[in-house]
Amino acid sequence: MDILKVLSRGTKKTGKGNQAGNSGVTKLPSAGTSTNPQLFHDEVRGQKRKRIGDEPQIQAPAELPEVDFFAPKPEVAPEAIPDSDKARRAQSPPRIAPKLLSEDECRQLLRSHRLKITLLSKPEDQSRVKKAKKKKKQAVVESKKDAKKALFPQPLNSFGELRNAYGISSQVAENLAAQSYRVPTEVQMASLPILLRPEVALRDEDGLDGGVDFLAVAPTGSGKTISFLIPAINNIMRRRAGENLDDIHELEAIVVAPTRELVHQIANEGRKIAEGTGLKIVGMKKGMSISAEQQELAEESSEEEDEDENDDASEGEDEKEAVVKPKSIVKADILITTPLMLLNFLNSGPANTQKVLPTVRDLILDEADVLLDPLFREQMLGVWTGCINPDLRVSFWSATMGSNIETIVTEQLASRAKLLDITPKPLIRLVVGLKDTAVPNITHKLIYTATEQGKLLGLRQLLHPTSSDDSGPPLRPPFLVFTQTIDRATALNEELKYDIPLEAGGSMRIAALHSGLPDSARALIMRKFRAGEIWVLITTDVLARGVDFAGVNGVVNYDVPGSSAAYVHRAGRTGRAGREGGIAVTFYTKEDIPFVKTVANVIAASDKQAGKTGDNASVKKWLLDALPNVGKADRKMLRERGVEARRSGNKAKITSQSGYDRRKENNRMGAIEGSKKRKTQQNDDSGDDEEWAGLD
Ligand SMILES: Nc1ncnc2c1ncn2[C@@H]1O[C@H](COP(=O)(O)OP(=O)(O)OP(=O)(O)O)[C@@H](O)[C@H]1O
Repeated sequence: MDILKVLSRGTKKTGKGNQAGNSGVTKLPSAGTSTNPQLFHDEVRGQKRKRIGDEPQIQAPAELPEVDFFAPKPEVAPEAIPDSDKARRAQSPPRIAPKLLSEDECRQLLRSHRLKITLLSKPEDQSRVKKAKKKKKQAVVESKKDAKKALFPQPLNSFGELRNAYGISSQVAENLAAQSYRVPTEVQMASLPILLRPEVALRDEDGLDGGVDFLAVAPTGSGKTISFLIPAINNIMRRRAGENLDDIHELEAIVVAPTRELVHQIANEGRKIAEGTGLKIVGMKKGMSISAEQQELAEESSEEEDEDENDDASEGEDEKEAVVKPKSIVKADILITTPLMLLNFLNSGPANTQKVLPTVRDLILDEADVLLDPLFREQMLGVWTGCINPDLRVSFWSATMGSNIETIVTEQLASRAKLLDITPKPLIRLVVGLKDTAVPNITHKLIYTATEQGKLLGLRQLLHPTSSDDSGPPLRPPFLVFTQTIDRATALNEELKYDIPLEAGGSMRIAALHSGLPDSARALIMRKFRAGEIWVLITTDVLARGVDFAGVNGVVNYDVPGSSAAYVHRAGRTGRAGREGGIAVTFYTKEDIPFVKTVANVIAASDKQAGKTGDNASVKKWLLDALPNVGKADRKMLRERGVEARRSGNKAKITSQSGYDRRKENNRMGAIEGSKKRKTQQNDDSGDDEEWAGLD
């Protein structure tokens, strides 16, 4: 069944030759139209340069292939590559020496893409701090002056430069080309040169040969995943150049992500980029055993894991692993894992021992702010401590990064260097855009309803918009609905599951995904949502971060998110890779008013970045002024326990009718629709124009 065809019925009156809602459909993320994945393209001084895509050096194909964003991406079987090709790819064909830009040109280009790169600390700072003990103040002032220096590295103008200037393997370059990406996104422009060859990207800086530690803050859906995967893959290949990669598997890189869905997704992305290279990318599973060294602990470990504390708490809810006995050793070059799964493995040996990972040279924290949040911090630091290689490079990635996270990172890097008696690597920070708490490329709607019942009504209206609705563009499935707790997700699913008419698929079109479900059920729901079989996916914050559904048209915050970061990540599930037409709807009730300003501020910041002001603004100035500021204590409570925390009694219940009544009503409406359809078909043979008007 053509999902867009079915879903575009019944929402707008059709005119002859004008398919229902077609004009809107072409702009929707699910329509698969290509847009510029670069979010910022301000003019370079003295030149007219609106879109980087207009530049001659970027070779955009005349026409992009039609993309079905819900279909699984085509996989190239390694055996499909002829042996002669494999041999060719293993050798490095001669490269054309790249023309490097002057510092001034770099500065202009980076600014036009709103890229800010800063050297946060460099090795000398460490020795200066030591000297500071003697010469005290003066040295401290000096070291602070030098730290936080603005850098202007060579930007990556085209993916072709990865091969020519930064020496990525021809196989990786081909795999990347197979993804049909036209131009690098901003985060890729700035991070790939620095992570692949810092000595080329920043040729005027010393001490970069051993690589850098890296902290990147870039919008949701801006392509951070390949920004860390390409260097991780390529660095392994470079180190092992000339060896027969098919037989050697030594764990050299670890990517840590907060949820299993994200682990699975990153592993899949990695496999596409590493196809045919011989590298093995493995997603960690419960009870899996990887190659590690056993070390005796000096003292007995003090604390046991406290796992189930955050059953319903948003982003932490995924981490409820049981310690399972390890099985046979799985060979991997790159491991993708949640922090607790890996930590459980590291702690799984005999008492007073700890496993360590001496071969790991790249540690990547995806969604770093949540991994270093108190919820995951112990687990994450446990994994980090297990990576004892002195050459370890650590990178931190997220769309949101509070200044407290930066402090934790700096402190951890310094204390690790002290512990291992090594010189720390330079720490470089990249920020894309002006503000991290914004999602500028989508439409935001803040909808007030007096009661909880009103929210339900509002959501039903989104599911079944009528032509008389004047609330702006309708939200077309597929979309995600976020609730604050598992109970509320389940209750909402129960409430809505008979809302879609049988002829359109009925209850199988709506599902709930949360951490209370077994892995297999979660994986099945994810597959069905990606395949377009599920249209409305009700979930908790377990899907708020990182998960990439390219064709999701919108996000509904049924419950107000607990922080501005949570709003950014939830809303960022739509409008991926610069796609237009995504909508984020947030319902709030009277009870939510004391807490909603955080969301309103993000919307206002997004409007500002998108240039929407006055009447075009999604949140009007009077509302912004009228909403009370969220107090510090409320913010903390909201973040920790979510919306439920401030409510008395059991508010998880979301219902207006019993399941039996809803099913009965649904069948009755289905029968009426069926009889209407039969009648229309008798009168008019053009049954194709039948509209699904919903069940208002
Ligand atoms: N250069 C590019 N051109 C077009 N699409 C791209 C490009 N790079 C990545 N993408 C696509 O953009 C989408 C989003 O990428 P990705 O998941 O890496 O975003 P992200 O920055 O990690 O987002 P989040 O912060 O939500 O985790 C993916 O579907 C990816 O395939």
